[in-house]
Amino acid sequence: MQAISVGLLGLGTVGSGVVRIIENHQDKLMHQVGCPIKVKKILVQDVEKERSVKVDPSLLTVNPADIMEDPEIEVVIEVMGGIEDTREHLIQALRSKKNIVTANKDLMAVHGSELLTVANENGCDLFFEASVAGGIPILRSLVDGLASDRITKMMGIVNGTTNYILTKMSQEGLAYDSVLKEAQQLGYAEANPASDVEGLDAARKMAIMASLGFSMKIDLDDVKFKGITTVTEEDLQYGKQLGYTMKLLGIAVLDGDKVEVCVEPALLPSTHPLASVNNEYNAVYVYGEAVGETMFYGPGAGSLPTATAVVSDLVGVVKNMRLGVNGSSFVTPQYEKQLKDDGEVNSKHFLRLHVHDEVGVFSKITSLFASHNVSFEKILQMPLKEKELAEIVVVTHQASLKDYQDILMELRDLKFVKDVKSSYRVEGSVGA
Ligand SMILES: NC(=O)C1=CN([C@@H]2O[C@H](COP(=O)(O)OP(=O)(O)OC[C@H]3O[C@@H](n4cnc5c(N)ncnc54)[C@H](OP(=O)(O)O)[C@@H]3O)[C@@H](O)[C@H]2O)C=CC1
Ligand SMILES: N[C@@H](CC=O)C(=O)O
Repeated sequence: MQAISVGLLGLGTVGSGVVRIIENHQDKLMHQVGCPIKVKKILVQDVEKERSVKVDPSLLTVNPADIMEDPEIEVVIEVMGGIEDTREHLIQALRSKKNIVTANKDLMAVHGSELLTVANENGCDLFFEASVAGGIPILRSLVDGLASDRITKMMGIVNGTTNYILTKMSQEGLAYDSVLKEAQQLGYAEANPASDVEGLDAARKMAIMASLGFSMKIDLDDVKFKGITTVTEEDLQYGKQLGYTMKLLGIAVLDGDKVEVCVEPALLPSTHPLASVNNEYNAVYVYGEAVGETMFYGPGAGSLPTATAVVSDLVGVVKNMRLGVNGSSFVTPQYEKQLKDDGEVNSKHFLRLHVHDEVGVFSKITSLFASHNVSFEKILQMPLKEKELAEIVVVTHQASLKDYQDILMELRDLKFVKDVKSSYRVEGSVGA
C-alpha cells in the first residue's frame, strides 16, 4: 500500500507536534485513511537548529522547491507562519495540484478567499481548522455540524496568550510583563506577541470564523479590534467587585442582514460559562436560531492541541483524495455583508472615572447619561486617597455605541471630570 507523502513547511511549536502525532498515531491514521502517511520533506530556516522532536536530518531543507517541485508530495502542511511569501508558496503548491493544510490565520484572514478560489480551480483541498481556537474543532462545527442552522451570534475567547495573561493577572495578581514572557516560553504566543496582546490575532480568527459562520466575506478590515495592553489591575479588581470577569472577547453578531464583528477586552458576569475559561484555554459560544446556545471549549494554543487540528485536517484531505473529491464544506460566501454602524451596535458599558469630589457631581453625571437615554445598572462611588478626588465606577444598561461615545466625549469636557480611567463593553447573554 503506497504511503501518502507530506511536505511540512515549518518545524517549530506546531510543526513538531504534527511530526509527533503522525508518528505516534500512525496506526490510528492508517485505519482512518487506509494507507501510511509519511513526512517526506520539512522546510525550515536553519537545518542545524536543535529540535524538540527527533527527525532524520536528511528530511530538513531550506529550499521550498524541494517540496513544491516534488511530484510525489501530494499534501503540503503549512505551519511556518508569515503572509506574503507563504501565500506565494501555497499558490505554487496548489497550482502543482498539492492539497494544503494550514494553521496560519494571519494568511487566511487576508488571503483566504483568494487561496480557496485557487484551490477550487485546481481541484485541491485547502483546510485551516487549526487557524481558529487551536485544538477546538470550531470551523468544522460551524460549517458541517451547524450547517442546517442560521447562526446569529458567536462570542468567544479565541486567543490563548491573552487569556493566559488575564487569568494570571486576575487570579494570582501577577504582573503583565512576566506572564507574557511565560506565555511565550510555553509556545502560546505568536513570533511577534504584539499581535496577541493588541488583539490582531483574535481579530484574524474572528474574520475567519464570522466568514464561515455567517457565510459572508468578512475581511480583517471589517473587524474593529482592541487588545489588553491598557487593562490595569484596578480594572480587573473593580470588575470583580461588581461581579464581572475580564476576557478578551471576539464578538460577531448578525442582526437581520447587518453584521458586527469586533475584538475587545470585555466584562462578563462571573457566572457566565465563558468567565470560567482560564489560562490558554479557548471557548466559543455559538447561537443558532434553531439549536439555541452551544459552547465549544478546549486548548486554544500549544504544540499538540494545535497539531491535532492540523493532522485531523490531513485525514480529511486524504479521505477526499481517496474519494476523488475536494473542497468539502468550505463553500463560497452566500450573502453580501452589510456592516452595522455605531448607532446599531448595542451593549452595556463599564466606565471608571476620577472626578473632583464636589457636591452634586454624581447627579450631574447621571443627568448627562439620562440626556442620551442611558441609565445605570450598577454604581460604585468612593473617595480616593488623593485629596478631593473620588472614584466613580458605573455599569450602564444597554446603550448604543454612538450614544455612549457621545457621552464619553461630553464627559471629557466637564471641568469636574479629572480622568476617564477606563471603559469596557459588558457582555451577557448570547442569543439576545
Ligand atoms: N503556537 C501555537 O499555539 C499556534 C500557532 N498557530 C500558527 O501556526 C503557525 C506556526 O506557529 P508556531 O509553530 O508557533 O511557530 P514557530 O515560530 O514555533 O515555528 C515556525 C517554524 O517555521 C519555520 N520557518 C519560519 N519561517 C520560515 C521561512 N521563511 N522559511 C522556512 N522555514 C520557516 C521555522 O524554522 P526554524 O525552526 O529553522 O526557525 C520554524 O520551524 C503560525 O502560522 C501560527 O500563527 C496556530 C495555532 C496555534
Ligand atoms: N498565539 C495564539 C496561538 C494560537 O492561535 C494564541 O495565543 O491563541
